[in-house]
Amino acid sequence: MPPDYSQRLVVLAHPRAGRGQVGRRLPAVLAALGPADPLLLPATTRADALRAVTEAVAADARGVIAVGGDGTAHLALQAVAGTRVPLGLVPLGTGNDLADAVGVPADPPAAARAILADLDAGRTTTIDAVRIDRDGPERWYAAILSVGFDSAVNARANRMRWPRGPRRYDLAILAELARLRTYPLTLRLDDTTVETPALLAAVGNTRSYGGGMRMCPAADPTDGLLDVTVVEPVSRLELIRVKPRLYSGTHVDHPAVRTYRAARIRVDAPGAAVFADGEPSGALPLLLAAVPGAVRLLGASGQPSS
Ligand SMILES: Nc1ncnc2c1ncn2[C@@H]1O[C@H](COP(=O)(O)OP(=O)(O)OP(=O)(O)O)[C@@H](O)[C@H]1O
Repeated sequence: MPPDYSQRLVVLAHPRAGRGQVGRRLPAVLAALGPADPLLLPATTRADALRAVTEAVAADARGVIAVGGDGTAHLALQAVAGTRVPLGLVPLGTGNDLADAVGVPADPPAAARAILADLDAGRTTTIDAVRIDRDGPERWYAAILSVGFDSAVNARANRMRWPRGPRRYDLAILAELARLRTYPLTLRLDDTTVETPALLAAVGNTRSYGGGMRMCPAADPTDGLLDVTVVEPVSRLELIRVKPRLYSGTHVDHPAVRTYRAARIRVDAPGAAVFADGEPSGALPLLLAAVPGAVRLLGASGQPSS
């Protein structure tokens, strides 16, 4: 028998996330949420966690608090998107791009206090989420879906056992640069079609991924639209030169970078890997739909604070 989740504030957390930061700081976060009597979801695997958070939402929980990074937020999103159960984020992952983009305080105790303040006031802030339409269970993402080079790097880094930390990504980038591929990209953007060779494409509800890379710098999670960034073929050297510009978002001024905006997008790029919110996301083609106001947030303004 699952616990009685009705009207409880449930907390989703993976102690090992954020290089162990979640485990170390979870007691303080739970203490900060104390007045709302939080209930930590019993789960040690991702499948258990998804089951528990889905049960909690079905039982009309008062809210779901994702303590961790974009991966934990993505897991919680699968349960709360399209429901009235609100989501709070306490940023403690290695990447907290969603929390950053929707104005969650960067300091975890401050994020917990903002959640409590919204609970007390009976207030939520809505943002859009993206429904991935395909066969099988409904899937959602809230930040960025990426196709091509960046996802190949992500997939390779996930396969590597060594080294740990950001060095793993550096090595994965080098390995993928060595076998850089151009994909035949087809985008159906509402009523227009774009066909182009591309190194990568990103479809963003919010602006950044990978810990602050503003791949879709103008994405607004409250406009009902998705921002698309496409990088057309450039040399390896040029790709390395442009990468630092991702942190300011000025890469979009590069002649090989194109941007688009649409509410419904069909994306296909045979052979390309796909990740959404930093998690592997199946095979192309995919249909993506911005769903306005699909998520109610606690402790967030809905817009970046910087
Ligand atoms: N209770 C849980 N038990 C097992 N797994 C969980 C639980 N809660 C969340 N997860 C998973 O743990 C992962 C944590 O990723 P998250 O991005 O939050 O932290 P991170 O340390 O920044 O990420 P990464 O490990 O990818 O660097 C996610 O894949 C999420 O699905």
